[in-house]
Amino acid sequence: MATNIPYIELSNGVLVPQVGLGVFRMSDQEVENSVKWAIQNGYRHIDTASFYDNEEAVGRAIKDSGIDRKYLFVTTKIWNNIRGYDETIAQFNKSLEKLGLDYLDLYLIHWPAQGFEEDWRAMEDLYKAGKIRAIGVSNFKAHHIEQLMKNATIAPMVDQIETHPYLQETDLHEYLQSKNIAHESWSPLGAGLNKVIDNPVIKELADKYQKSPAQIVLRWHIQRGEIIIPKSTHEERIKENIDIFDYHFDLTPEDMNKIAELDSDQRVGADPDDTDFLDKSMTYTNQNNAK
Ligand SMILES: NC(=O)c1ccc[n+]([C@@H]2O[C@H](COP(=O)([O-])OP(=O)(O)OC[C@H]3O[C@@H](n4cnc5c(N)ncnc54)[C@H](O)[C@@H]3O)[C@@H](O)[C@H]2O)c1
Ligand SMILES: OCCc1c[nH]c2ccccc12
Repeated sequence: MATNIPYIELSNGVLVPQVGLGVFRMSDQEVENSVKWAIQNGYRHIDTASFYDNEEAVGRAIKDSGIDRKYLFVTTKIWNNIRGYDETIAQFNKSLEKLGLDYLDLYLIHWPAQGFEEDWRAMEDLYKAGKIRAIGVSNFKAHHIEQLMKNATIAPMVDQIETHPYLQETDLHEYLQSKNIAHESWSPLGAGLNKVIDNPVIKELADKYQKSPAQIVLRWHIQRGEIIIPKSTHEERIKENIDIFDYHFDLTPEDMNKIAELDSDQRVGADPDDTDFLDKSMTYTNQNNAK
């Protein structure tokens, strides 16, 4: 079993287990199995979203795990069709009820869709009322954060953005560091679509360190100080993805640089400035998780 998972300390002192399990595009049955295996193998952090339509399954799996709630870190997100203060509060309460929880560890605005300033005001109030331990954003570029901060009284503690060796977001990473906002990486493995883990440089490093290509990529994120939420529905891979903290497993600065050279501006998801995507997402019903 994986032990000694490090934590990242957020600007408000909250500790986030540096590896969590992402559950995008998982059926309820997959969620229940995967979350169970994850918790059995040392995960204490789960990343879902109202858009993933599986918060109830996450809630059931948490309950069935028998782990004391206070040892778990649970994130969910508000979708782009929610607009305004009251709607945000209502959506938060709905998510909490589906998850079967009485507080959240982290609540994120999923995308920088127009009107996010009002959603943020509601999130600040939920945070101040003690219903959320940390609040943040997702898919925000520096200019979105600057816009948010014009009216905000609390700065986001986390920005969850697409990051992997083919999309390293180095400038945004430095911006987030300068603002003391934790960088959380979605699709940390490149989502299996764009062959990040088949890259010859990654494979060569896997041979050198006697680890899998996925473990090399995940370790690279960890050494950049990011929080990661790799997804898998297979018990062996779930175990593998957190087994990256052996004391001798440390990529050298030269090997970190070899991975840095793979940066090639290739996205899995939408560009957060793509207003077309954001407009369409307002009416998007999640067909992947249709029940
Ligand atoms: N905030 C956002 O907009 C946003 C967007 C996408 C994903 N996310 C979050 O990030 C999580 C992870 O992202 P993701 O699921 O898109 O991509 P990922 O990079 O975690 O890749 C997952 C895929 O990689 C493969 N894989 C996993 N472990 C492996 C291993 N050890 N060896 C070989 N292949 C392996 C599998 O095919 C799996 O489906 C999501 O589940 C979700 O929680 C957030
Ligand atoms: O968190 C997942 C957000 C999302 C919605 N639609 C998508 C399409 C591609 C990648 C991510 C997303």
